[in-house]
Amino acid sequence: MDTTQILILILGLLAIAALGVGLVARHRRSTTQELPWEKREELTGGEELVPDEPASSEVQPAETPAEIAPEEAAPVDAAPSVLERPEPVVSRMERLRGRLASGGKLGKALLSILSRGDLSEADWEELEETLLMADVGLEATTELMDKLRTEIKVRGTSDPAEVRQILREELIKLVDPSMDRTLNVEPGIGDDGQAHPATILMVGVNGAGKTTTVGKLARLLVAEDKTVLLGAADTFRAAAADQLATWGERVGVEVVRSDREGADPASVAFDTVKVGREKGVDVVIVDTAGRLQNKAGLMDELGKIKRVMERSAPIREVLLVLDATTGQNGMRQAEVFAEVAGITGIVLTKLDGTAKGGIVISVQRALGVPVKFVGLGEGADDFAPFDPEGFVDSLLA
Ligand SMILES: Nc1nc2c(ncn2[C@@H]2O[C@H](COP(=O)(O)OP(=O)(O)OP(=O)(O)O)[C@@H](O)[C@H]2O)c(=O)[nH]1
Repeated sequence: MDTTQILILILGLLAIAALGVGLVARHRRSTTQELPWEKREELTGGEELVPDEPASSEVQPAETPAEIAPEEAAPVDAAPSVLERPEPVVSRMERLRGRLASGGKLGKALLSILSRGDLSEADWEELEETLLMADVGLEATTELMDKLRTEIKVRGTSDPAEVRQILREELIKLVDPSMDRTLNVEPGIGDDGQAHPATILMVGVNGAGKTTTVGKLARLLVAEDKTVLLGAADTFRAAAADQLATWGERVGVEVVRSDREGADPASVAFDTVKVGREKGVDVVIVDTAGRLQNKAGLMDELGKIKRVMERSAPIREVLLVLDATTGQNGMRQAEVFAEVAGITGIVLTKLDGTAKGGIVISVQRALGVPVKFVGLGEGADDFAPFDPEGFVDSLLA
């Protein structure tokens, strides 16, 4: 064999080998295309394979529940495909009871002192300190101590069940179940004979959880079959309007807002009530910035908002949103707001994160208005009407 023949033979062998490899590869490819994806992965060692056809991106649009999607409540901002159904009020009150009063820490501390029997002055001082630490306030603490001293002496008891009963009765008196805690959301009839929505103005310092509370309150009202419109009059903080829009979208509630950052909050508040009237909603809730720059400035801002809102419909509620964890500092802010805004109720937020449940008692006493709602967590429905007896029972749980 000469060199040329050897060369031809080698080339021939190489060609046969290449044909063989090609056939095996083709066979492997056709096998993987017929296999389920997990089998293909085994075969390819996890190497990504391009499916023959693109995966179907079709998502069945879920039915919008008719009972929570009033026709007129198509949100101005993009509507989500599915509306949430907020939790009914009764069920949330039961669910959240355990979060009130931080698992009864205060109650346990009080009961352990009172059950010692034949209490010394040092015991009474310890009791006083415990109450003050829990933000019950000096006046209410003194009053409670006097009542307990008398009752325990008169009944001559240290029996834990009896002591608990005495403490329960006295605490309930302090929280005052006689205060009217209903939210006035009755629509009214204007001078022109037309129905107008009940309007609620939310006030409080930034960071108290005001915007979150507006969203949560809207959900609570939707759960009660009310139609709601929100007004983003916190034009100072641009994100507040977006935050409100997100809350609203989830439950089919529209938000009136200004396109311009720093716009006049009173003009947004006015528009909100006007739109609410035109749309015939039951309740309008207006969020405000509540910058506590100084008392006069705050008075000007809130005074103007109130005046323009009342041109279209009387304000039914002015709710002060207060962070329960801020102690005495929060109380001072509350007093300023109460003075300038004429509040009708208090919403205590973040009551889940504090053992200082005594603020319920002190803030009501200081401002003379009831705690109407409490925020008990970050969840959208972690918000409920305040129930004095349930609160005291949680304290003593
Ligand atoms: N644990 C708990 N967190 C809450 C509660 N209410 C509000 N928050 C949280 O507090 C934070 C502040 O709430 P926002 O509503 O955003 O308050 P902000 O925007 O700082 O200020 P304003 O809306 O102006 O009051 C958020 O992370 C909320 O989730 C509550 O009741 N419990």
